[in-house]
Amino acid sequence: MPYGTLPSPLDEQTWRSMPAAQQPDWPDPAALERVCDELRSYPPLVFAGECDNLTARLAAVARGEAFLLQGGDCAETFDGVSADQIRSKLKTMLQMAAVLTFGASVPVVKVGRIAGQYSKPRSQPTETRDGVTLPTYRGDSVNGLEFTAGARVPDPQRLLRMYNHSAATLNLVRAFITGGYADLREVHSWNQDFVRTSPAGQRYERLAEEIDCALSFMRACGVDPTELHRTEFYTSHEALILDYECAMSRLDSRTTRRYDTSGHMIWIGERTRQLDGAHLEFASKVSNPVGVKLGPTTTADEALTLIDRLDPKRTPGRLTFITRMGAERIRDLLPALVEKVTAEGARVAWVCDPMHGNTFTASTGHKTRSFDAVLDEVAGFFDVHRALGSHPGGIHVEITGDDVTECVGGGFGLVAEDLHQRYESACDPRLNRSQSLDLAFLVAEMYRGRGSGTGTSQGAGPGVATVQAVR
Ligand SMILES: O=C[C@H](O)[C@H](O)COP(=O)(O)O
Ligand SMILES: C=C(OP(=O)(O)O)C(=O)O
Ligand SMILES: [Mn+2]
Repeated sequence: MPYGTLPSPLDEQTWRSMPAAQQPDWPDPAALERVCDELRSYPPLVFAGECDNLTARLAAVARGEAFLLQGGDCAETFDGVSADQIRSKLKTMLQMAAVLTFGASVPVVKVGRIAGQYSKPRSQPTETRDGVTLPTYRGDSVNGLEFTAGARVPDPQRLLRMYNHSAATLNLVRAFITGGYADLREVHSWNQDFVRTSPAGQRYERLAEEIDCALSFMRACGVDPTELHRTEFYTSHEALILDYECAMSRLDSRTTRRYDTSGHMIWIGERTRQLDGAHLEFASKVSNPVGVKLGPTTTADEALTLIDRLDPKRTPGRLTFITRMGAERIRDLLPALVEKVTAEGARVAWVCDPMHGNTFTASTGHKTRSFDAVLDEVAGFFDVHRALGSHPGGIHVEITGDDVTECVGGGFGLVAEDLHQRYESACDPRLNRSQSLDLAFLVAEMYRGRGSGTGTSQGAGPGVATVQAVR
Protein backbone atom coordinates (compact mmCIF):
# COMPACT_ATOMS: atom_id res chain seq x y z
CA MET A 1 0.00 0.00 0.00
CA PRO A 2 1.63 3.25 -1.05
CA TYR A 3 -0.44 5.29 1.37
CA GLY A 4 -1.26 4.58 4.96
CA THR A 5 -2.97 6.40 7.76
CA LEU A 6 0.21 7.63 9.35
CA PRO A 7 -0.25 10.20 12.08
CA SER A 8 -0.69 13.56 10.44
CA PRO A 9 0.36 16.86 11.95
CA LEU A 10 -2.81 18.20 10.30
CA ASP A 11 -0.57 20.36 8.20
CA GLU A 12 -2.97 20.11 5.33
CA GLN A 13 -5.60 21.98 7.34
CA THR A 14 -3.65 25.19 8.00
CA TRP A 15 -5.26 26.85 4.98
CA ARG A 16 -8.57 26.89 6.81
CA SER A 17 -7.64 29.96 8.83
CA MET A 18 -6.85 31.96 5.70
CA PRO A 19 -9.10 33.66 3.18
CA ALA A 20 -10.01 31.28 0.38
CA ALA A 21 -11.11 33.01 -2.82
CA GLN A 22 -13.61 31.55 -5.28
CA GLN A 23 -15.06 28.88 -2.99
CA PRO A 24 -18.66 27.77 -3.59
CA ASP A 25 -21.36 28.88 -1.23
CA TRP A 26 -22.35 25.34 -0.21
CA PRO A 27 -25.88 25.55 1.22
CA ASP A 28 -25.42 22.63 3.65
CA PRO A 29 -21.99 22.52 5.34
CA ALA A 30 -22.83 19.23 7.08
CA ALA A 31 -23.49 17.60 3.69
CA LEU A 32 -20.11 18.90 2.48
CA GLU A 33 -18.41 17.43 5.53
CA ARG A 34 -19.99 14.01 4.89
CA VAL A 35 -18.75 14.11 1.30
CA CYS A 36 -15.24 15.04 2.41
CA ASP A 37 -15.23 12.17 4.93
CA GLU A 38 -16.15 9.83 2.13
CA LEU A 39 -13.45 11.22 -0.15
CA ARG A 40 -10.89 10.75 2.60
CA SER A 41 -11.76 7.06 2.66
CA TYR A 42 -11.22 6.62 -1.09
CA PRO A 43 -8.00 5.42 -2.70
CA PRO A 44 -5.68 8.06 -4.14
CA LEU A 45 -6.04 8.76 -7.85
CA VAL A 46 -2.30 9.06 -8.37
CA PHE A 47 0.75 7.67 -6.59
CA ALA A 48 3.30 9.93 -4.93
CA GLY A 49 6.12 8.33 -6.92
CA GLU A 50 4.45 9.41 -10.15
CA CYS A 51 4.30 13.00 -8.89
CA ASP A 52 8.01 12.82 -8.09
CA ASN A 53 8.70 11.51 -11.59
CA LEU A 54 6.87 14.50 -13.02
CA THR A 55 8.88 16.80 -10.78
CA ALA A 56 12.02 15.25 -12.26
CA ARG A 57 10.69 15.82 -15.80
CA LEU A 58 9.84 19.41 -14.99
CA ALA A 59 13.30 19.87 -13.54
CA ALA A 60 14.59 19.07 -17.03
CA VAL A 61 12.24 21.76 -18.35
CA ALA A 62 13.61 24.23 -15.81
CA ARG A 63 17.18 23.34 -16.84
CA GLY A 64 16.36 23.95 -20.49
CA GLU A 65 16.52 20.29 -21.50
CA ALA A 66 12.84 19.58 -22.18
CA PHE A 67 9.63 21.33 -23.19
CA LEU A 68 6.27 21.14 -21.40
CA LEU A 69 3.08 20.61 -23.37
CA GLN A 70 0.20 21.14 -20.96
CA GLY A 71 -3.25 21.17 -22.48
CA GLY A 72 -6.86 20.19 -22.47
CA ASP A 73 -10.30 21.58 -21.80
CA CYS A 74 -10.90 24.79 -19.94
CA ALA A 75 -13.57 22.87 -18.05
CA GLU A 76 -14.06 19.13 -18.27
CA THR A 77 -17.68 18.04 -17.96
CA PHE A 78 -19.19 14.86 -16.59
CA ASP A 79 -21.00 14.32 -19.91
CA GLY A 80 -17.65 14.54 -21.69
CA VAL A 81 -16.36 11.39 -19.99
CA SER A 82 -16.77 8.97 -22.89
CA ALA A 83 -14.23 6.74 -24.62
CA ASP A 84 -14.49 8.77 -27.83
CA GLN A 85 -13.92 12.11 -26.18
CA ILE A 86 -11.05 10.96 -24.01
CA ARG A 87 -9.37 9.27 -26.98
CA SER A 88 -9.81 12.35 -29.09
CA LYS A 89 -8.20 14.65 -26.50
CA LEU A 90 -5.33 12.28 -25.94
CA LYS A 91 -4.79 11.84 -29.66
CA THR A 92 -4.51 15.59 -30.17
CA MET A 93 -2.01 15.91 -27.34
CA LEU A 94 0.02 13.02 -28.76
CA GLN A 95 0.00 14.56 -32.22
CA MET A 96 1.08 17.93 -30.86
CA ALA A 97 3.80 16.25 -28.83
CA ALA A 98 5.04 14.33 -31.90
CA VAL A 99 5.20 17.58 -33.87
CA LEU A 100 7.09 19.33 -31.10
CA THR A 101 9.45 16.47 -30.34
CA PHE A 102 10.36 15.85 -33.96
CA GLY A 103 10.08 19.44 -35.17
CA ALA A 104 12.00 20.99 -32.31
CA SER A 105 14.21 18.02 -31.42
CA VAL A 106 13.40 18.34 -27.76
CA PRO A 107 11.92 15.89 -25.25
CA VAL A 108 8.33 16.86 -24.57
CA VAL A 109 6.73 16.42 -21.16
CA LYS A 110 3.03 15.74 -21.72
CA VAL A 111 0.58 16.93 -19.08
CA GLY A 112 -3.17 16.99 -19.66
CA ARG A 113 -5.64 19.40 -18.20
CA ILE A 114 -7.60 16.22 -17.64
CA ALA A 115 -9.00 13.82 -15.05
CA GLY A 116 -9.78 16.55 -12.52
CA GLN A 117 -10.21 19.87 -14.35
CA TYR A 118 -13.81 20.32 -13.22
CA SER A 119 -13.75 23.52 -11.14
CA LYS A 120 -13.83 27.07 -12.45
CA PRO A 121 -13.03 30.44 -10.89
CA ARG A 122 -15.31 33.10 -12.31
CA SER A 123 -15.07 36.86 -12.85
CA GLN A 124 -18.63 37.42 -11.63
CA PRO A 125 -20.63 35.64 -8.92
CA THR A 126 -23.86 35.92 -10.89
CA GLU A 127 -25.04 35.81 -14.48
CA THR A 128 -28.12 37.57 -15.90
CA ARG A 129 -30.10 36.39 -18.92
CA ASP A 130 -33.34 38.01 -20.07
CA GLY A 131 -33.75 39.73 -16.72
CA VAL A 132 -33.15 36.55 -14.69
CA THR A 133 -30.10 36.54 -12.39
CA LEU A 134 -28.59 33.27 -11.14
CA PRO A 135 -25.26 32.21 -9.60
CA THR A 136 -22.59 31.59 -12.23
CA TYR A 137 -21.58 28.12 -13.32
CA ARG A 138 -18.46 27.11 -11.38
CA GLY A 139 -17.69 23.83 -13.05
CA ASP A 140 -19.37 20.42 -12.92
CA SER A 141 -17.75 19.78 -9.54
CA VAL A 142 -19.90 22.53 -8.05
CA ASN A 143 -23.12 23.21 -9.99
CA GLY A 144 -24.80 22.63 -13.34
CA LEU A 145 -24.29 24.58 -16.56
CA GLU A 146 -28.01 24.65 -17.30
CA PHE A 147 -29.46 28.12 -16.67
CA THR A 148 -32.02 27.19 -14.02
CA ALA A 149 -32.13 28.09 -10.35
CA GLY A 150 -32.00 24.42 -9.36
CA ALA A 151 -28.97 23.56 -11.48
CA ARG A 152 -26.97 26.49 -10.21
CA VAL A 153 -27.20 25.56 -6.51
CA PRO A 154 -23.82 24.16 -5.38
CA ASP A 155 -24.18 20.47 -4.57
CA PRO A 156 -21.34 18.70 -2.72
CA GLN A 157 -22.42 15.33 -4.14
CA ARG A 158 -20.81 16.63 -7.32
CA LEU A 159 -17.41 16.34 -5.62
CA LEU A 160 -17.93 12.58 -5.44
CA ARG A 161 -18.86 12.56 -9.10
CA MET A 162 -15.69 14.54 -9.84
CA TYR A 163 -13.66 11.85 -8.09
CA ASN A 164 -15.42 9.06 -10.00
CA HIS A 165 -15.21 10.78 -13.38
CA SER A 166 -11.56 11.61 -12.79
CA ALA A 167 -10.89 7.98 -11.89
CA ALA A 168 -12.68 6.69 -15.00
CA THR A 169 -10.83 9.15 -17.23
CA LEU A 170 -7.47 8.39 -15.69
CA ASN A 171 -8.10 4.67 -16.03
CA LEU A 172 -8.66 4.95 -19.76
CA VAL A 173 -5.77 7.36 -20.23
CA ARG A 174 -3.46 4.94 -18.45
CA ALA A 175 -4.77 2.07 -20.58
CA PHE A 176 -4.13 3.98 -23.81
CA ILE A 177 -0.72 5.16 -22.67
CA THR A 178 0.58 1.81 -21.53
CA GLY A 179 -1.43 -0.44 -23.84
CA GLY A 180 0.08 0.58 -27.15
CA TYR A 181 -2.20 3.37 -28.36
CA ALA A 182 0.47 5.97 -27.62
CA ASP A 183 3.21 3.92 -29.30
CA LEU A 184 5.13 6.24 -31.58
CA ARG A 185 4.73 3.63 -34.31
CA GLU A 186 1.03 4.57 -34.22
CA VAL A 187 1.89 8.09 -35.27
CA HIS A 188 -0.17 7.70 -38.47
CA SER A 189 -3.21 6.16 -36.85
CA TRP A 190 -3.75 9.22 -34.61
CA ASN A 191 -4.32 11.17 -37.80
CA GLN A 192 -6.53 8.73 -39.72
CA ASP A 193 -9.84 10.56 -39.41
CA PHE A 194 -8.26 13.92 -40.04
CA VAL A 195 -5.77 13.85 -42.86
CA ARG A 196 -8.02 14.27 -45.85
CA THR A 197 -9.96 17.22 -44.56
CA SER A 198 -7.36 19.49 -43.12
CA PRO A 199 -4.15 21.23 -44.21
CA ALA A 200 -2.81 20.74 -40.69
CA GLY A 201 -3.64 17.04 -40.99
CA GLN A 202 -1.80 16.82 -44.29
CA ARG A 203 1.22 18.59 -42.89
CA TYR A 204 1.14 16.24 -39.94
CA GLU A 205 0.98 13.24 -42.26
CA ARG A 206 4.20 14.35 -43.95
CA LEU A 207 5.87 14.67 -40.55
CA ALA A 208 4.59 11.22 -39.57
CA GLU A 209 6.23 9.79 -42.69
CA GLU A 210 9.52 11.37 -41.65
CA ILE A 211 9.14 9.84 -38.20
CA ASP A 212 8.53 6.45 -39.84
CA CYS A 213 11.72 6.86 -41.86
CA ALA A 214 13.64 7.77 -38.72
CA LEU A 215 12.29 4.68 -36.93
CA SER A 216 13.17 2.45 -39.89
CA PHE A 217 16.64 3.94 -39.92
CA MET A 218 17.03 3.18 -36.21
CA ARG A 219 15.88 -0.40 -36.75
CA ALA A 220 18.25 -0.81 -39.68
CA CYS A 221 21.06 0.37 -37.44
CA GLY A 222 20.14 -2.31 -34.92
CA VAL A 223 18.58 0.08 -32.43
CA ASP A 224 15.44 -1.52 -31.06
CA PRO A 225 12.94 1.27 -30.45
CA THR A 226 10.79 -0.74 -28.00
CA GLU A 227 11.10 2.18 -25.61
CA LEU A 228 8.70 3.93 -27.94
CA HIS A 229 5.94 1.49 -27.09
CA ARG A 230 5.00 3.43 -23.99
CA THR A 231 5.09 7.06 -23.20
CA GLU A 232 4.51 9.14 -20.11
CA PHE A 233 1.41 11.22 -19.69
CA TYR A 234 0.54 13.13 -16.55
CA THR A 235 -2.65 14.75 -15.25
CA SER A 236 -3.17 18.25 -13.88
CA HIS A 237 -5.90 20.63 -12.84
CA GLU A 238 -6.42 23.90 -11.01
CA ALA A 239 -6.53 23.13 -7.28
CA LEU A 240 -9.50 25.39 -6.71
CA ILE A 241 -11.99 23.70 -4.38
CA LEU A 242 -9.84 23.32 -1.31
CA ASP A 243 -12.21 21.02 0.57
CA TYR A 244 -11.83 18.49 -2.25
CA GLU A 245 -8.08 18.89 -2.68
CA CYS A 246 -7.58 18.66 1.07
CA ALA A 247 -9.74 15.54 1.34
CA MET A 248 -7.66 13.97 -1.44
CA SER A 249 -4.35 14.71 0.24
CA ARG A 250 -2.53 11.73 1.71
CA LEU A 251 0.74 11.06 3.49
CA ASP A 252 3.16 9.02 1.41
CA SER A 253 4.06 6.07 3.62
CA ARG A 254 7.53 5.87 2.06
CA THR A 255 8.55 9.39 2.87
CA THR A 256 5.79 10.72 5.20
CA ARG A 257 5.51 13.65 2.85
CA ARG A 258 2.06 14.88 1.91
CA TYR A 259 0.74 14.76 -1.66
CA ASP A 260 -2.47 15.95 -3.21
CA THR A 261 -3.43 12.68 -4.86
CA SER A 262 -6.21 14.15 -7.03
CA GLY A 263 -3.72 14.65 -9.91
CA HIS A 264 -0.02 14.63 -10.65
CA MET A 265 0.43 18.37 -10.98
CA ILE A 266 -1.80 21.06 -9.53
CA TRP A 267 -1.80 24.74 -10.27
CA ILE A 268 -3.01 27.89 -8.55
CA GLY A 269 -4.99 30.23 -10.78
CA GLU A 270 -4.65 33.93 -11.42
CA ARG A 271 -7.67 34.67 -9.21
CA THR A 272 -6.51 32.62 -6.22
CA ARG A 273 -2.77 33.28 -5.94
CA GLN A 274 -3.03 35.82 -3.09
CA LEU A 275 0.12 35.69 -0.97
CA ASP A 276 -1.87 35.54 2.27
CA GLY A 277 -4.52 33.25 0.78
CA ALA A 278 -5.59 29.70 1.46
CA HIS A 279 -4.63 28.30 -1.95
CA LEU A 280 -0.99 29.21 -1.59
CA GLU A 281 -0.97 27.86 1.95
CA PHE A 282 -2.48 24.53 0.86
CA ALA A 283 -0.08 24.16 -2.06
CA SER A 284 2.87 24.88 0.20
CA LYS A 285 1.98 21.77 2.25
CA VAL A 286 1.91 19.22 -0.57
CA SER A 287 4.84 17.83 -2.49
CA ASN A 288 3.35 17.64 -5.99
CA PRO A 289 4.81 19.80 -8.73
CA VAL A 290 2.91 23.08 -8.51
CA GLY A 291 2.17 25.70 -11.14
CA VAL A 292 1.13 29.29 -10.52
CA LYS A 293 -0.55 31.43 -13.15
CA LEU A 294 1.01 34.88 -13.38
CA GLY A 295 -1.16 37.54 -14.98
CA PRO A 296 -0.31 41.12 -15.95
CA THR A 297 -0.62 42.55 -12.43
CA THR A 298 2.08 40.27 -11.01
CA THR A 299 5.03 42.12 -9.52
CA ALA A 300 8.54 40.74 -9.37
CA ASP A 301 8.38 40.86 -5.58
CA GLU A 302 5.23 38.75 -5.64
CA ALA A 303 6.98 36.22 -7.86
CA LEU A 304 9.89 36.05 -5.40
CA THR A 305 7.52 35.57 -2.46
CA LEU A 306 5.75 32.80 -4.35
CA ILE A 307 9.09 31.09 -4.79
CA ASP A 308 9.92 31.44 -1.10
CA ARG A 309 6.56 30.03 -0.06
CA LEU A 310 6.23 27.22 -2.58
CA ASP A 311 9.81 26.29 -3.30
CA PRO A 312 11.88 27.26 -0.26
CA LYS A 313 14.45 24.56 -1.02
CA ARG A 314 14.76 25.67 -4.65
CA THR A 315 14.02 22.22 -6.03
CA PRO A 316 14.02 22.34 -9.82
CA GLY A 317 10.73 21.00 -11.11
CA ARG A 318 8.75 21.84 -8.01
CA LEU A 319 7.55 25.23 -9.27
CA THR A 320 6.33 26.23 -12.70
CA PHE A 321 5.40 29.81 -13.48
CA ILE A 322 2.69 29.88 -16.12
CA THR A 323 2.61 33.43 -17.48
CA ARG A 324 -0.59 34.71 -19.12
CA MET A 325 0.01 38.37 -19.81
CA GLY A 326 -1.81 38.87 -23.11
CA ALA A 327 -0.16 39.23 -26.51
CA GLU A 328 -0.01 43.00 -26.31
CA ARG A 329 1.72 43.13 -22.95
CA ILE A 330 3.97 40.13 -22.64
CA ARG A 331 7.00 41.82 -24.17
CA ASP A 332 6.72 44.68 -21.66
CA LEU A 333 5.80 42.75 -18.55
CA LEU A 334 7.67 39.47 -18.66
CA PRO A 335 11.30 40.70 -18.71
CA ALA A 336 11.24 42.19 -15.20
CA LEU A 337 9.82 39.00 -13.73
CA VAL A 338 12.32 36.76 -15.47
CA GLU A 339 15.26 39.01 -14.61
CA LYS A 340 14.47 39.19 -10.90
CA VAL A 341 13.69 35.51 -10.56
CA THR A 342 16.88 34.59 -12.40
CA ALA A 343 18.94 37.01 -10.33
CA GLU A 344 17.56 35.39 -7.20
CA GLY A 345 18.94 32.04 -8.37
CA ALA A 346 15.60 30.24 -8.48
CA ARG A 347 15.24 27.48 -11.04
CA VAL A 348 11.57 27.67 -11.99
CA ALA A 349 10.14 26.33 -15.23
CA TRP A 350 8.73 29.16 -17.35
CA VAL A 351 5.65 28.25 -19.34
CA CYS A 352 3.39 30.36 -21.55
CA ASP A 353 -0.41 30.27 -21.30
CA PRO A 354 -1.32 32.25 -24.43
CA MET A 355 -5.06 31.79 -23.88
CA HIS A 356 -6.24 33.59 -20.77
CA GLY A 357 -4.79 37.02 -21.50
CA ASN A 358 -6.34 37.08 -24.96
CA THR A 359 -10.02 36.47 -24.33
CA PHE A 360 -12.61 38.88 -25.70
CA THR A 361 -16.27 39.00 -26.63
CA ALA A 362 -16.93 38.71 -30.36
CA SER A 363 -19.54 40.76 -32.20
CA THR A 364 -21.83 37.74 -31.97
CA GLY A 365 -21.60 37.71 -28.17
CA HIS A 366 -19.38 34.62 -27.99
CA LYS A 367 -16.43 34.57 -25.65
CA THR A 368 -13.53 33.89 -27.99
CA ARG A 369 -9.81 34.16 -28.68
CA SER A 370 -7.94 34.88 -31.86
CA PHE A 371 -5.44 32.31 -33.08
CA ASP A 372 -3.14 35.17 -34.14
CA ALA A 373 -3.12 36.65 -30.65
CA VAL A 374 -2.44 33.22 -29.13
CA LEU A 375 0.46 32.76 -31.51
CA ASP A 376 1.71 36.28 -30.88
CA GLU A 377 1.81 35.76 -27.12
CA VAL A 378 3.88 32.61 -27.61
CA ALA A 379 6.15 34.54 -29.97
CA GLY A 380 6.56 37.29 -27.35
CA PHE A 381 7.32 34.66 -24.72
CA PHE A 382 10.08 33.24 -26.94
CA ASP A 383 11.41 36.71 -27.73
CA VAL A 384 11.74 37.62 -24.06
CA HIS A 385 13.33 34.37 -22.97
CA ARG A 386 15.72 34.31 -25.91
CA ALA A 387 16.77 37.91 -25.18
CA LEU A 388 17.39 37.15 -21.51
CA GLY A 389 19.04 33.76 -22.01
CA SER A 390 16.34 31.96 -20.02
CA HIS A 391 14.51 28.90 -21.28
CA PRO A 392 11.08 29.16 -22.93
CA GLY A 393 9.96 25.99 -21.20
CA GLY A 394 6.57 25.19 -22.61
CA ILE A 395 3.01 26.06 -23.44
CA HIS A 396 -0.18 25.69 -21.42
CA VAL A 397 -3.17 25.68 -23.75
CA GLU A 398 -6.92 25.13 -23.85
CA ILE A 399 -7.53 22.66 -26.66
CA THR A 400 -9.88 19.91 -27.71
CA GLY A 401 -9.69 17.05 -30.17
CA ASP A 402 -13.00 18.02 -31.72
CA ASP A 403 -13.64 20.30 -34.66
CA VAL A 404 -15.31 22.96 -32.56
CA THR A 405 -15.65 26.61 -33.58
CA GLU A 406 -14.68 28.52 -30.46
CA CYS A 407 -11.53 30.48 -31.38
CA VAL A 408 -11.29 32.66 -34.49
CA GLY A 409 -8.49 32.43 -37.06
CA GLY A 410 -6.19 29.49 -37.74
CA GLY A 411 -5.90 27.42 -40.92
CA PHE A 412 -9.58 27.57 -41.79
CA GLY A 413 -9.81 31.29 -41.00
CA LEU A 414 -12.82 30.99 -38.69
CA VAL A 415 -14.60 34.31 -38.17
CA ALA A 416 -17.07 35.49 -35.55
CA GLU A 417 -20.04 34.46 -37.68
CA ASP A 418 -18.76 30.85 -37.63
CA LEU A 419 -18.59 30.60 -33.87
CA HIS A 420 -22.18 29.50 -33.34
CA GLN A 421 -21.71 26.37 -35.48
CA ARG A 422 -19.98 24.25 -32.85
CA TYR A 423 -19.44 26.27 -29.72
CA GLU A 424 -19.40 23.54 -27.08
CA SER A 425 -17.09 24.72 -24.31
CA ALA A 426 -18.63 24.88 -20.85
CA CYS A 427 -16.35 27.82 -20.05
CA ASP A 428 -13.51 29.25 -22.16
CA PRO A 429 -13.00 28.88 -25.94
CA ARG A 430 -10.57 26.13 -26.95
CA LEU A 431 -8.39 25.68 -29.98
CA ASN A 432 -9.89 22.95 -32.16
CA ARG A 433 -7.81 20.08 -33.44
CA SER A 434 -6.63 21.81 -36.55
CA GLN A 435 -5.74 25.03 -34.71
CA SER A 436 -3.93 22.98 -32.05
CA LEU A 437 -1.80 21.24 -34.63
CA ASP A 438 -1.12 24.52 -36.44
CA LEU A 439 0.07 25.94 -33.15
CA ALA A 440 2.32 22.95 -32.47
CA PHE A 441 4.02 23.32 -35.88
CA LEU A 442 4.56 27.04 -35.35
CA VAL A 443 5.87 26.59 -31.81
CA ALA A 444 8.27 23.90 -33.02
CA GLU A 445 9.63 26.40 -35.54
CA MET A 446 10.01 29.05 -32.87
CA TYR A 447 11.81 26.60 -30.62
CA ARG A 448 14.27 25.84 -33.38
CA GLY A 449 14.73 29.55 -33.85
CA ARG A 450 13.25 29.61 -37.34
CA GLY A 451 9.77 30.87 -36.58
CA SER A 452 8.34 34.33 -36.21
CA GLY A 453 9.53 34.92 -32.70
CA THR A 454 9.28 38.59 -33.45
CA GLY A 455 5.68 38.54 -34.59
CA THR A 456 3.30 41.32 -33.75
CA SER A 457 -0.36 40.95 -33.03
CA GLN A 458 -2.34 40.85 -36.22
CA GLY A 459 -5.57 41.78 -34.53
CA ALA A 460 -8.69 39.79 -34.07
CA GLY A 461 -9.25 38.90 -37.72
CA PRO A 462 -12.06 39.74 -40.09
CA GLY A 463 -15.57 39.84 -38.77
CA VAL A 464 -14.54 40.02 -35.15
CA ALA A 465 -15.16 43.03 -32.99
CA THR A 466 -13.20 43.44 -29.80
CA VAL A 467 -16.07 44.55 -27.66
CA GLN A 468 -14.82 43.92 -24.23
CA ALA A 469 -11.67 42.45 -22.80
CA VAL A 470 -12.27 39.62 -20.38
CA ARG A 471 -9.72 39.17 -17.64
O1 LIG B 1 -10.96 29.49 -17.21
C1 LIG B 1 -10.76 30.53 -16.69
C2 LIG B 1 -11.76 31.27 -15.96
O2 LIG B 1 -12.60 30.44 -15.26
C3 LIG B 1 -12.52 32.00 -16.94
O3 LIG B 1 -11.66 32.62 -17.85
C4 LIG B 1 -13.35 33.00 -16.24
O4 LIG B 1 -14.26 33.33 -17.13
P1 LIG B 1 -15.36 34.42 -16.84
O5 LIG B 1 -14.71 35.74 -17.00
O6 LIG B 1 -16.37 34.13 -17.90
O7 LIG B 1 -15.91 34.19 -15.47
C1 LIG C 1 -8.86 29.89 -14.90
C2 LIG C 1 -7.85 29.66 -15.70
O1 LIG C 1 -6.82 30.46 -15.92
P1 LIG C 1 -6.35 31.77 -15.12
O2 LIG C 1 -6.31 31.40 -13.66
O3 LIG C 1 -5.00 32.03 -15.68
O4 LIG C 1 -7.34 32.83 -15.42
C3 LIG C 1 -7.73 28.42 -16.50
O5 LIG C 1 -6.61 27.98 -16.71
O6 LIG C 1 -8.75 27.91 -16.95
MN1 LIG D 1 -9.92 28.72 -18.95
